[in-house]
This record gives sequence, structure tokens and C-alpha cells, in this order.
Amino acid sequence: MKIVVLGAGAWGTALAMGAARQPGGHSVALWARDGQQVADMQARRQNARYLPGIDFPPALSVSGADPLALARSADLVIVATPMAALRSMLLALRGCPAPVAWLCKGFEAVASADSGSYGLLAHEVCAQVAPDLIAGVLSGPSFAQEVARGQPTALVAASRHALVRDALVAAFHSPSLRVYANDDIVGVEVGGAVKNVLAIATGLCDGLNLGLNARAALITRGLAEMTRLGVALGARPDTFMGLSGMGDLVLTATGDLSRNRRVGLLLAQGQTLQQAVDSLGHVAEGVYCARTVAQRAAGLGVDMPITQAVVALLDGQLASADAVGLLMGRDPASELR
Ligand SMILES: NC(=O)c1ccc[n+]([C@@H]2O[C@H](COP(=O)([O-])OP(=O)(O)OC[C@H]3O[C@@H](n4cnc5c(N)ncnc54)[C@H](O)[C@@H]3O)[C@@H](O)[C@H]2O)c1
Ligand SMILES: O=P(O)(O)OC[C@H](O)CO
Repeated sequence: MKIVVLGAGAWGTALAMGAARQPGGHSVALWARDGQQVADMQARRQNARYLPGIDFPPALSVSGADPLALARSADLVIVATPMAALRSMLLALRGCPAPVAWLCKGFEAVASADSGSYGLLAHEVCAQVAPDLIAGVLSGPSFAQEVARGQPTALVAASRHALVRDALVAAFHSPSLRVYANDDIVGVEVGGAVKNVLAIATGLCDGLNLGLNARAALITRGLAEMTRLGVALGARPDTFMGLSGMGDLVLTATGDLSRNRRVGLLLAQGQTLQQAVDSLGHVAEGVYCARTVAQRAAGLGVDMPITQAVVALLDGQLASADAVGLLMGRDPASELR
């Protein structure tokens, strides 16, 4: 297969390397918008900024050419930018005949004056700006560094189109990377977005040394609120028991490689949000989508107390030390509702 990966951050680069190592012999073009980064990656055969020390396989080429021109000759196009750049990337890909899949996990962060809507999931953005694309998402519990090193990982390819699911499996399924298929794109995207917000909460919890009981409670009740939102948006409940729901929540909420979890840990140390974000050097999607998760939930009448506490914390309306009191002080409730 000819695979084009648009975006050379940590995750796009790791997946491009994984596909280029396939014994079947895919040819993979990794695109970056920054000409200097393109030249650097071509010279070093590494992505020194995002995955230093890991060599590119021979079947991986680096390009700064026009994305649509690259995409037109591909069998599969991967959009590997953060959520904030998805809309512009999909606009640029209008008319692309190949299957397209994005990797970003979030809701759009801001009101979009030209679209008249806000807080969209990725497939909703696609329906708005490029409805003719045959598209889907690749998600699941996966730290880029581990995939780049070929460590065992399982992902989920979600789309309403079998063509997209099949292309993602053919491109990435390998002895070190299992790719499962799911047609519930709403559920897969909600899981990938909300787990980032919940990982900020568990990072905060661990940074404040609240204990393992507290962390288990946050993860479990977080899964409940993620599921409530997903079901209200049309997802299947079972999807939240899978890789993109519980799987990614457990990984991100407990793994110190997570940027979102690290934001919570840094806030617990007394850093400001800006200091925490600046020190990462990578995108932490939960910071940008927490408010929109809360807005969409409120619009649907879905109760998401952990998300609301994270929003209050990020907005500076709640001190780290007071967040636990807010959550523990709520009225008794039934576990299943
Ligand atoms: N890193 C991971 O382990 C991982 C795993 C699964 C999913 N994801 C998701 O994948 C997405 C990308 O994450 P990442 O880790 O690669 O981010 P990153 O911070 O490592 O890199 C982001 C990349 O996107 C590029 N970019 C930003 N805006 C752009 C634009 N307008 N046009 C083109 N390129 C642009 C940046 O230059 C950078 O190369 C996020 O939504 C993240 O949640 C990341
Ligand atoms: O580093 P994070 O918090 O963006 O998480 C990375 C991946 O989404 C984990 O699956």
C-alpha cells in the first residue's frame, strides 16, 4: 500500500514507522508543514524533536509537498495533527479519493464563527467540511514512544465504511500492533476525547497523594460519565468497555507517558496551567476540549461532575486542593442509573 501520514508529531511519526516496517512492504510518506523539520528528518532519518534516537525504516520517506497532491496518489491517508488542525486538513483534502483516517482525540475547542457551531467531534467536523470523504478514526491505548519501538499495542479502527476499517487493518496490523475494527465511530471518538479530561483529574489526584482508592474511584466514575455522554450522543454502551474507552482511560490515567496526566501532576505541584502546558512541548488535548465536553454534556442534560471539576480547575475557579472536596461533597447517588 501507499500510505500518506499528514503531521509529523510523535503519534503520526510512530505510526508511519510502524507501517513502514511491515514485512509486506508498504511505502509510507510522512508529511510535515515545517520545511525545516522536513529537511532535518530527511538528513537525520529520525524525528529528533518528537521521537529522538529511533531510526526511520528505509520504506519511510519524508515530504513537505502539497498534502492533496500526496493524498491523491495514496491508498490510505492519515491525518495526524492535533484536533485544532483537523478542520483545515480536511478542507485541504476535499476531493481526495482514498480512504482517510484521523488520529486526533478530542472535541473542537472553540466556537467557529464561519460554521456557526462549536465543540464538534472529528467525524462531525468531517461531515460539515468534507462530507464526500470516505473517512474514519484510528484510536485506542497507545503511547507513541512504545509503538515507535515496536512494543506490543492494540488499536481500534472505527468507521461506518468497511473500506476505511479494512484499509487501516491492512496498513497497520502487524506482529506488534493488533488493529480491531468497530463501526461505532461516535463511541470510539467520545472515549478518546473524554479520557484526556479524566487523565488530568487522575494526574491531579496522584500529584496530591490522595491514594490508590481515590484514583480507582476517579477512573471508574469517569468511565461512567464518559459512557453517559457517549450514549446520549448515539454511541453503543459496549464500545466504552473496549480499547478506545476503558482501555485508553486506564492507560492515560495511570501511565506517566501521558501528557494529559502530566498536566494534572504539574498543577498539583502548584504550576499554572500555562506553565504546565509550556513544559510539555506536546499537545495535551484534554486542556483544549474539557470545556466543550462539559458544554455538550450540559446541552444534553448529561451529568459529568469530574469533567466539571476539571473545567473549574483549568479556568482557575477551583484550587487543586479543593477539587476533591467538590467531588466528595456531592449528594449520595445510585451507582447505576
Ligand atoms: N502521542 C501519542 O502517544 C498519541 C497517541 C494516540 C493519539 N494521539 C493523538 O494524536 C494527535 C496528535 O498528537 P501528537 O502526539 O502527534 O502531537 P504532538 O504534539 O507530538 O505533535 C503535533 C504535530 O502536529 C503538527 N501540527 C500542529 N498544527 C498543525 C497544522 N495546523 N497543520 C499541520 N500540522 C500541524 C505539529 O507541528 C506537530 O508536528 C492528538 O490529538 C493526540 O491526542 C497521540
Ligand atoms: O499523552 P496523551 O495524554 O495525549 O495520551 C496519548 C494517547 O492518547 C494514549 O492512548
